[in-house]
Amino acid sequence: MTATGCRSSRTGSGRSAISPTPSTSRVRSCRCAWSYGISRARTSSAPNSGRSWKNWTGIRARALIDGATVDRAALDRALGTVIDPEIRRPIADLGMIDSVTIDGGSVTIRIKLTIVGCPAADRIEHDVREAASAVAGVTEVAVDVAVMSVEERTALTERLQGARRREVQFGPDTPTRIVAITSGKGGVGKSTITANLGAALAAKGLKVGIVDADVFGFSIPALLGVSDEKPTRVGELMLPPIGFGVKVISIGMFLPGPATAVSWRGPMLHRTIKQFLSEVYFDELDVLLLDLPPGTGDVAISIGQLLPHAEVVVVTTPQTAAADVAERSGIVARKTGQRVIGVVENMAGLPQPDGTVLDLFGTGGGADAAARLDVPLLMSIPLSLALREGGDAGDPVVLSHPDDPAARAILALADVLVS
Ligand SMILES: Nc1ncnc2c1ncn2[C@@H]1O[C@H](COP(=O)(O)OP(=O)(O)OP(=O)(O)O)[C@@H](O)[C@H]1O
Repeated sequence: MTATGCRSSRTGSGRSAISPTPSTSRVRSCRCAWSYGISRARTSSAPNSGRSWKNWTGIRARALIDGATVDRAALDRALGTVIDPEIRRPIADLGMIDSVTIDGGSVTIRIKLTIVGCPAADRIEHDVREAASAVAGVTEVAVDVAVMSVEERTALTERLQGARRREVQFGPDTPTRIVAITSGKGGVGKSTITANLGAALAAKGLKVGIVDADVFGFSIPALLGVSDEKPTRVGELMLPPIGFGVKVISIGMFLPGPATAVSWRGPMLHRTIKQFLSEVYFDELDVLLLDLPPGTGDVAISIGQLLPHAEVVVVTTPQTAAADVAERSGIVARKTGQRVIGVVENMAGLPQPDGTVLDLFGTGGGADAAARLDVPLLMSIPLSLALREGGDAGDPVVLSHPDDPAARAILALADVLVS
């Protein structure tokens, strides 16, 4: 996969599925790269003081005159709170704090970013400065920003992969709950439900990832407001963008624009899904959601082969004809060894202002499919303008309008899934 980072590298054997054209392989601009280079940003800071600059310089002078010095342990504790926003671990644990020098109240911290053009550079530098400034006795903070060497980056990625280094991250022994949202029928709301479910679970404090396995009809990035974001390449790993607390990977992040069509045969699709599951750094997840394409074709079979221990939720509309088709995805999932845990009926009756309900797509499809698959009907989600608008805006309705009937149903579905 050569997709990301200013220094992408080719890994693995065979043709990379997600580097379809040269233009798709650039993921991050080198914004903070050598313009940052090894930059030194020395600023005096008067944390939490609210004092004027004049007063502050006076205090600084006094501190130096008094020979006051900064407690190294306190400084380390403060720096230990700085989290890499992409990897989501303390930068100290990631080996990103190269050195710390204390001279009276003056502190110089040298940090090493993972890659040239690290998109999180500004945030990390800011957080380091803020953390150090808050330590008693610190009067001046300088942050030197450098970039890890290849060896350091390799050591980091190996540490991140750790013992879990294997072909597919979420093997049978994984503690991560894997739930594939599927339907034999198109347009029933799989992606909308997946994105909202992910946001709802993340809002509950769970660590959530979504693999957008709908390679031809990807829409998860837009639904979670990260359609302009790209994964960051760190050595052999890719750090997925995060939308509403959910780590997201989608083929859409590797294409020049949303109007680009993907038209691949089965082996290419399989390689793509496999790369998503092996090269994207999700870290420990509580829940991994997979948004499957409609139908029972290549991707469904690949997911079945790669993650035979995944649980499957079948989505249908209340329409009987739709339920018949939707049900087939459950049958195929079972053939690959996956467990169908239930049916979700979407686009159920639309509540009207006069209190009546408009059953635009009929009734009973969800219950029918559930009965035929011999699984519970987990939830019935009504038609909702707010849900559709939230999808279009990349703003999940479960967070923006949690009282909307569809949002309430999806939040309840999240409860059912984690219970
Ligand atoms: N409960 C709902 N109320 C109103 N609109 C909805 C609802 N659920 C989904 N939609 C809308 O229906 C359309 C199809 O939804 P979505 O793309 O999530 O379906 P899908 O099953 O993932 O489609 P595909 O088969 O193409 O992958 C979208 O415009 C979405 O906003």
